[in-house]
Amino acid sequence: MPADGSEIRPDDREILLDVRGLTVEYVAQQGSVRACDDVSFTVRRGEILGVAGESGSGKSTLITALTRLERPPAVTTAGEILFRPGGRAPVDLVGRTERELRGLRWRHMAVVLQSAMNALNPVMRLGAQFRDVLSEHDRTMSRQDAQKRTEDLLALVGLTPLQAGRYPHELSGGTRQRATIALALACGADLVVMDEPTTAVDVVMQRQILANVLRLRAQLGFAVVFVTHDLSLLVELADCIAIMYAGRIVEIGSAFDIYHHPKHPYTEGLRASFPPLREPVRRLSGIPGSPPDLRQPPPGCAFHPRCPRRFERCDGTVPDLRPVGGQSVACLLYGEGERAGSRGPQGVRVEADDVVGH
Ligand SMILES: Nc1ncnc2c1ncn2[C@@H]1O[C@H](COP(=O)(O)OP(=O)(O)OP(=O)(O)O)[C@@H](O)[C@H]1O
Repeated sequence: MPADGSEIRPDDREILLDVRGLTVEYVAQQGSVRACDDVSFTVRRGEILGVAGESGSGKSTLITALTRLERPPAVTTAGEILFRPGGRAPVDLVGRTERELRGLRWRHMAVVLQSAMNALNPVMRLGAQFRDVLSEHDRTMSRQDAQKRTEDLLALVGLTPLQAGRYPHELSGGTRQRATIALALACGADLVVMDEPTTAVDVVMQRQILANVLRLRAQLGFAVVFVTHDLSLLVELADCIAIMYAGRIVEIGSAFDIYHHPKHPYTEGLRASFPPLREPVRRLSGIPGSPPDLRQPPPGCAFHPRCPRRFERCDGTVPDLRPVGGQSVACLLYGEGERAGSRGPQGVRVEADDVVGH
């Protein structure tokens, strides 16, 4: 259950986002880097999916592919992103034109990226940007209503009317990021995609922002894909968590299971790397070594060179993601479901039943 105690049961809801076998490569003459490798998951309406992994695990690549903000040299080489805007029939976002995508952004899918400056117009005062976005979205909204709603939205993330009168460059990075989050929530999107949105703010503000996201999710019912390197933060926020390593999902399940009963040795290591937000601080051990260079990924399981529980077959077999208890895990410790050889498409679907279930 989320930290705010809300009783949302996402497993009762329709699937909003169904990602199947998504594969993204950075194409270069010297060879391609597969930064997102056969990634599959579902997000239901109103559900918060957290994606965690170290730097270089492919989180940002996944987010830019999902939102179709991907730019060369990144290329989606396989997979589907089935999205149901406003409860309509699913559309595959892969292959949509920029014009079609513009019709979906803000209204149905809002994005908060690491750098708030990208989302804000540098030559417009903050409040004016909110009013613009609101009246674009709802042409019947009066100026006074747009003004009131702007103030409410900014207040939600702790900003004052005085700050609404400023230009983005006059605000601190943290303030800009809070404004961007409020702007993303302004239009009532079905899905809000957030890439490390709280990295630039202090811990107190981080907690406030997370609480706001939870409260607004309960009020407005949007779903969230939230990317961060900090697993402890996700357990406060997410219903489900996907753990990425070297471009693949290595474990996915309910936030409770992933945090309290991690099965993949990488998830265990990641959990031991961050102080818990609510529990007493334990000794942090971290994960020795660093993520692989994806230009030359290790053979077999990409985590095996760093894995404290590796055994002889780990360097020759890529484990598939398969159900183990309440979650799905890609690790040979948990038996069959493996392929001999090196990295490549694995074609295993993570069904919603495998990933939901507090
Ligand atoms: N423009 C690029 N050209 C080639 N390879 C790239 C490019 N951008 C990213 N990569 C590679 O893709 C892999 C995944 O990078 P990505 O930024 O998606 O990871 P991340 O988990 O989001 O990391 P971070 O938290 O540091 O943003 C990395 O190994 C990186 O070297």
